[in-house]
Amino acid sequence: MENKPKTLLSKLRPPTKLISVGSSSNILRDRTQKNEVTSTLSRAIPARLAPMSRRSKSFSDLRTLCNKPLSFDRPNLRTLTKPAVKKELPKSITNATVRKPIGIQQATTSKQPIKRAANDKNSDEPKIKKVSKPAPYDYKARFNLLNEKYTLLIQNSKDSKGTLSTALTELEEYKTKYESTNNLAVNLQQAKNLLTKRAEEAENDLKKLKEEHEKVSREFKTLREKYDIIDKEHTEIMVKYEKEGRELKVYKSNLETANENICNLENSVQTFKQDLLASEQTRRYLHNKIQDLKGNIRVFCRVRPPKDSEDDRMITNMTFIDESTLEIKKQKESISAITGKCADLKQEFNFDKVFPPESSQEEVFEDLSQLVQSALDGYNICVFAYGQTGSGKTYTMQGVPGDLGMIPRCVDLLFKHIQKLEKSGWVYKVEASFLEIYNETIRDLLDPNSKETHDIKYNNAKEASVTNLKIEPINGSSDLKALMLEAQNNRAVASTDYNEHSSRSHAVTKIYLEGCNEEQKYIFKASLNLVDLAGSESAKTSDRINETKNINKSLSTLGNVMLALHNKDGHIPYRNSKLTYLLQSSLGGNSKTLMFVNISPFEDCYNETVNSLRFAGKVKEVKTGSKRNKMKKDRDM
Ligand SMILES: Nc1ncnc2c1ncn2[C@@H]1O[C@H](COP(=O)(O)OP(=O)(O)OP(=O)(O)O)[C@@H](O)[C@H]1O
Repeated sequence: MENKPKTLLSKLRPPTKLISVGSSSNILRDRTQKNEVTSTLSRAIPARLAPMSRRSKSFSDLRTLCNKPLSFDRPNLRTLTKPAVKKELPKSITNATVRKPIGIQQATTSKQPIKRAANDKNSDEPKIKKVSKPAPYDYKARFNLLNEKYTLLIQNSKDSKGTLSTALTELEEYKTKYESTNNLAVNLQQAKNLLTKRAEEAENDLKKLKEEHEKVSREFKTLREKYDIIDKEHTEIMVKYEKEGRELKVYKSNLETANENICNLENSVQTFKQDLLASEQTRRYLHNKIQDLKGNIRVFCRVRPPKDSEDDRMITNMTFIDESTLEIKKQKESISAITGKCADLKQEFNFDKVFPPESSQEEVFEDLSQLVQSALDGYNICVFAYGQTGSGKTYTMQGVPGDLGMIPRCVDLLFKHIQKLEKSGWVYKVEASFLEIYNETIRDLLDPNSKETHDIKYNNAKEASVTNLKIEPINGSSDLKALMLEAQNNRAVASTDYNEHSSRSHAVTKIYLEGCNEEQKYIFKASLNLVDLAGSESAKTSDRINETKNINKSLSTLGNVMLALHNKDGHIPYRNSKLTYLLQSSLGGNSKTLMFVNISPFEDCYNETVNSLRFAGKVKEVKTGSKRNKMKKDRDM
């Protein structure tokens, strides 16, 4: 038991140089050291443990603790020798010290603490009773004294042992506390590390969050700016929308009014349409009445002007008495027996119209144009030019570039009328064919090299048709003009005495019309025959006798047909020539015919001119009762 404190103390402190005092020096040294150790421990350990015991266990306190170094101060050995430490010692130890024997105090090398203790009136240590020193010879006294001292020392030793035992117990407790504290410190360190790590992670997270926040803030700022712009635009749009809404209301109101107006107008249009239909029928009726009054076969006489190259030819004396009367004169060679003077041979001819040499194509077409309207009203029309070679037939019918003749003008007017009529519900189908009759043979001018034969046929409806003939659809006047040019180029021509390129065949341009008005339930078919006849000169004036015979045959047949029509004969000799047979439906009752009699102005053509005028005069006398082609529905005619 006595050795144990020594072992513990030796572990706690390094050996120090001790002062030896007589036989009790070891005891004294042990006690001093124990006091010092106890004092140091009582200072050090409670100082560390006390805060822990009373501190809260909150996280912040733990953190604070963790941040303090967790090591015990080793006792400063030098301070152990200082008596001042006594103030902090536990009471038991202090009490033990109070009973120090005077001898021991005197035995220490340092007298100062002893003096101070003795002189310090405030010290808690009990004052040792001062004993008078026995005389050297008084061995008994001295022995008693020593014996007292010894007893005191024994007593002190016992006290010290108890004190030491208590101190050791306390030390063990402190040690246990130290170890638990140390474990706690380790745990706290671990907790600290963990928390530090978490704190770092949290800091990183915070940093990231800050960056994210900044980024989001920037984006938010951008979005905010955009939002402001959009909001502004939205406001503007809303203002505009409201404005447009108000306008829309006005428009709607206007629209309703307009719809009402449209309804009214539609009703009006319907009424107008009916009126138009009625007036159209009236117009048609009146138009055709006028045409009928003018005559279903009309004859226009046209005198061509001499050309510059024909200056040397004598001009026949012609007088245009009025717009329909022509007087032609020729000096008679015979001298009157009575008067002895030359007598003029005068002949007067009356036609529907007479066109002097200076008449333009436009003037000539003016009257013809009314027949185009008749064709669109469902009548068959036949226009042909009759006259000797070089009298101006082709010029009148076809014209020359820049001065269009009757055929192209008819075509232009036809499509002009069609365009107008289409607006009132009419739909027209237009087709065309071009043929020539040369030496009583039909040739297709759109297919001149065809080996097919072309015969004239009539169907039950008495409509003429030519076999193997090309009939081309026409969508506009340009289509028809192009085909007409092609046909003109294919037409047989031969030079004669009278004209460099005299036509020796009858050229027939036929335009087929089919009109349909679904609304009015009308449908009809009509045709427009435009014929440029071959020259009508007599055989004796032509080198091509056979050709002339055939030409004259057909022309004389034409005359005979006209005469038969004029005489209202039971038999009309249509079949005597291809020409009359082909034109049968256009020369008879159900047609309107216009004949141009073209005459040359020259004296040397006088006889042919008179023949032509006589022939035309006969035709003029023919009256036909024309009828419009049958319509599927016809209200007034
Ligand atoms: N009204 C006119 N104005 C000016 N020139 C005309 C007129 N009529 C005819 N001519 C000219 O007279 C000439 C003969 O006319 P055109 O060829 O038309 O006669 P034609 O009767 O058709 O002859 P053919 O029977 O040979 O065909 C042509 O050069 C033509 O240009």
